[in-house]
Amino acid sequence: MLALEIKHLNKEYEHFRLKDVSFQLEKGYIMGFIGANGAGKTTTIKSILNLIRLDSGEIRIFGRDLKQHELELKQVIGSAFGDIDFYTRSRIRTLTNVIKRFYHHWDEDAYNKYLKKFNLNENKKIAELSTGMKVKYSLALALSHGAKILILDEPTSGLDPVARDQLLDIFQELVQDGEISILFSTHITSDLEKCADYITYIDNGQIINSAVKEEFIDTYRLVNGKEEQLHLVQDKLIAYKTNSFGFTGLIHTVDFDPSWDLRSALPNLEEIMIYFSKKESLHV
Ligand SMILES: Nc1ncnc2c1ncn2[C@@H]1O[C@H](COP(=O)(O)OP(=O)(O)OP(=O)(O)O)[C@@H](O)[C@H]1O
Repeated sequence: MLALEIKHLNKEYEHFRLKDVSFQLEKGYIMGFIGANGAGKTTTIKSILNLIRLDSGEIRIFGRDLKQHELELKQVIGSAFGDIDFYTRSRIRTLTNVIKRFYHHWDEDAYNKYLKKFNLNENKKIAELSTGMKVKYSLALALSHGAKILILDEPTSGLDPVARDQLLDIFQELVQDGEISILFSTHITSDLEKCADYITYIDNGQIINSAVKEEFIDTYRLVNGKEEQLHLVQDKLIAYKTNSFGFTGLIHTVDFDPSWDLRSALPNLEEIMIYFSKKESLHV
């Protein structure tokens, strides 16, 4: 079953356009939504949460149209924004008492369980929480109102490596029984190496690729060759760099011909992002 289905989203700002964004997430899995600064991650996520008005497109959650069933679907959506500061002078207890009234299936026992698990003290003011604690508080709220899909915008940004690792472990634990699905955006590729089942890559408002992580990486090869070999492959490369030893370039696996006398290797996610951003600068 699909937890999330995004079809042909379009949104135009003065200097930016989300172009025909489509992808889907199977129930019970984690999808990393990756892209450089300004690529359109937050705009897409805000669309999924119905926080911005789209020019066109369709969003379905557990098979139901978000526009038609917004109120019911909001009960099963949990969200967290890495850098948001809300009601900073309120204590956790006060804020929770306001928020929980919006949810039909609020589970106080689950809430207390997550406060304990995440080491959150209800007497603390929001302003006193570290970035990681704020994300954990958002997760505790989401899980206590029975959220089945978590839409998280850069939840790991601003976290130190230990806090980040802890949060990624929590994500993996949450999807274990197959009931919860997670979409989280990031530009930290090591987050994805660790815990994403699927990767969706957005570049300049367009989805470049969306697939199971291993398939995603396997779509590309890094090739190395001598400078005089560059002309053989140059027009097939997504982008390339030259140095005193020759060149290194990124190519679609389908375009790679093993009979070429070139070394090839699987790229990592960071290399894929770097070469795609180089491609953009080649075209400006
Ligand atoms: N309300 C708005 N009005 C006009 N332009 C906007 C608005 N919101 C976002 N943009 C522009 O849309 C583009 C995409 O922004 P978005 O926040 O979706 O990117 P992002 O991938 O989340 O980036 P980052 O990693 O830096 O958070 C940017 O160029 C941004 O300036």
